[in-house]
Amino acid sequence: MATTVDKIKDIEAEMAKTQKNKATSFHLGQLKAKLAKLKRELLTPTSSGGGGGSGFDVARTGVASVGFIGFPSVGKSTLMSRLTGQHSEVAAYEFTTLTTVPGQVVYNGAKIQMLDLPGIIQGAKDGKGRGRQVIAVAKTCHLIFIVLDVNKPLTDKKIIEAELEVMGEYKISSADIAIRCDATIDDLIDVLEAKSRSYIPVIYALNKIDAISIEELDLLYRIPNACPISSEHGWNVDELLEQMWEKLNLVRVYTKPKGKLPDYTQPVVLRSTKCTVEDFCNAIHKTIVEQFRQAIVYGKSVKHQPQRVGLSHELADEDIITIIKR
Ligand SMILES: Nc1nc2c(ncn2[C@@H]2O[C@H](COP(=O)(O)OP(=O)(O)OP(=O)(O)O)[C@@H](O)[C@H]2O)c(=O)[nH]1
Ligand SMILES: [K+]
Ligand SMILES: [Mg+2]
Repeated sequence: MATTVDKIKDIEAEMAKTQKNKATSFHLGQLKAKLAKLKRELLTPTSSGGGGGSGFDVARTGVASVGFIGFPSVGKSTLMSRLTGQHSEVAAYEFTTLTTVPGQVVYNGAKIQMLDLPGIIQGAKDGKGRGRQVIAVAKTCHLIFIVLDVNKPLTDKKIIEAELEVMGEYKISSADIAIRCDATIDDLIDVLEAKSRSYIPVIYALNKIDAISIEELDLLYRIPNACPISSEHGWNVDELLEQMWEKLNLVRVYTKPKGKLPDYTQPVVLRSTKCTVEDFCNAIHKTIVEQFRQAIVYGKSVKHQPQRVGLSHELADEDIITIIKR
């Protein structure tokens, strides 16, 4: 059965290809009415209907993911297209985006997944709109861009924070657990601990600065963890990416084959919570650990340059490593 989201997409497609003229105006009017009804359905989902969670789970790629959260029409999809080149529908009406739209940015050699999400409204955490699904996806991200429209009062920021606050207080009393890899008890505990902490860094992307004065812009620069941008014009998105990189706290490791120069073009990128020599080996191929004898490391993680280390040694950003096999 077609979900509400499917039906909406169909109607939107039909409206897009219907020419606007006197003969079609009645038909277009009917389509518009249908669209409005379906969108209302989405906003007040029943237990069975409302389109379910279709399209919310997307395949995860890259070393980290960044979710876009904000009220409708603040410019999330415009930002997505600007950063990734991945087309995500943009329009002046609310709830243009109805599902998760994934895209990718390669920054400093790291593949980072961007997830454009539907707009949330007040009451999202209680299930209003697609709020629950959106927040559920956001919780799986390593960083959140809270996108705000600078033409709207910053009280919006408070409302969104209140909606997201539940994420931090989220506790697991009982859960269905699906394990999709060879997991040890330690891995499981790590996952559950990370879940219950649910601490996710945030950057406020203050969008549409093309529509304000320089004096107003000066004020925006004082907001902590914020980055004023114009998605439409591409203004200051470099700074947003720089801030993203800092918050993600990723570790680039360059491989140096024995007797050769390091390969600076393709770092192995690790998360700072999983950056031991063993994690590095596993990121290349899981059989490497079995043949591992020692590693020779240059860089910030070692006192002596170079230094011989074992599997448990923690690597630092921009380290250079040579693996010696048995
Ligand atoms: N002036 C200005 N308008 C912008 C900017 N970014 C986006 N817009 C406009 O804002 C409107 C909404 O943009 P979208 O990207 O669809 O917003 P969204 O947050 O994805 O909206 P939903 O998917 O409906 O939640 C469109 O008319 C855009 O052209 C910007 O930097 N400056
Ligand atoms: K929109
Ligand atoms: Mg959108």
